[in-house]
Amino acid sequence: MPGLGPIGRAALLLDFDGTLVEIAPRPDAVRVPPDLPGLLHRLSGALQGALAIVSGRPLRDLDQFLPVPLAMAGDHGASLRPEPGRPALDPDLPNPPAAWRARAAALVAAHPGALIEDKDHGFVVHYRQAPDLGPAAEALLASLVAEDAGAFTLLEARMAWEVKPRGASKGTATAALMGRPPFQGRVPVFIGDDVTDEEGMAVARRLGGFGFRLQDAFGTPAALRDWLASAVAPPFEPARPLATPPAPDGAGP
Ligand SMILES: O=P(O)(O)OC[C@H]1O[C@H](O[C@H]2O[C@H](CO)[C@@H](O)[C@H](O)[C@H]2O)[C@H](O)[C@@H](O)[C@@H]1O
Repeated sequence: MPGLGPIGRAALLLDFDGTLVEIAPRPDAVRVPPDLPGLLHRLSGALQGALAIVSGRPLRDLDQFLPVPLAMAGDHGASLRPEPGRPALDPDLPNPPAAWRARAAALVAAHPGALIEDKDHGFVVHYRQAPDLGPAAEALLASLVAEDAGAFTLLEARMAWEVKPRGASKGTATAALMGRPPFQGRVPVFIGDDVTDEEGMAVARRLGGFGFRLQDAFGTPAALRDWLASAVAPPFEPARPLATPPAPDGAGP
């Protein structure tokens, strides 16, 4: 593998939605460019495994979208799989009361286009297709979380509000990954697009690395993908094989 230039000593911590792939109308409608899984796998190999997807998605979604062995942190840090192929380290986190989800479901049912996404330790109300629901969703979920504010928190995402346990975040996931091989000793580079990524960026900076907001540093997910591809592209055109082998002296046509 040729040298990776300035990112050769990095540990890459990459957000998924809105960063590696463009935002879609619904969580299940994202389009993963066909060459993205292979690109991430090659890049991970070039970084000796020090590349992780750090996402709000459950690991099962990420495995479906990116079916290659990669380190991952899912559910905003609530599920951590530092080594691909090994079981995830699931911290002991609470589940919100079923009644909270039922209240949210009733609100969503009254707003066509809105939807609930279930997570292992929480749930999300998406209002991208029902924009008027935003303030009411925030108010309801904030009032539910206030019933047990020691254990749960409300997270704002892009056109969505998420109820999640307080104990995990992209910041805790970044710190946990950077504390173990193959990430340990490398320079953390966190790239994300959303407020949910800010804790990850802050921890990366605190550890002597970088936190990049996609919109400022790259512009679009496509531009980030191009940059990642250029990092593992061969630096030179490979020598072209000769079309016909040179003829031995005196034996040519
Ligand atoms: O941490 P991420 O990988 O950025 O995940 C954050 C949330 O992304 C998903 O929702 C967002 O993307 C959807 C698909 O583009 C979009 O329809 C929605 O409006 C966005 O909020 C995902 O569904 C959530 O579970 C993630 O937490």
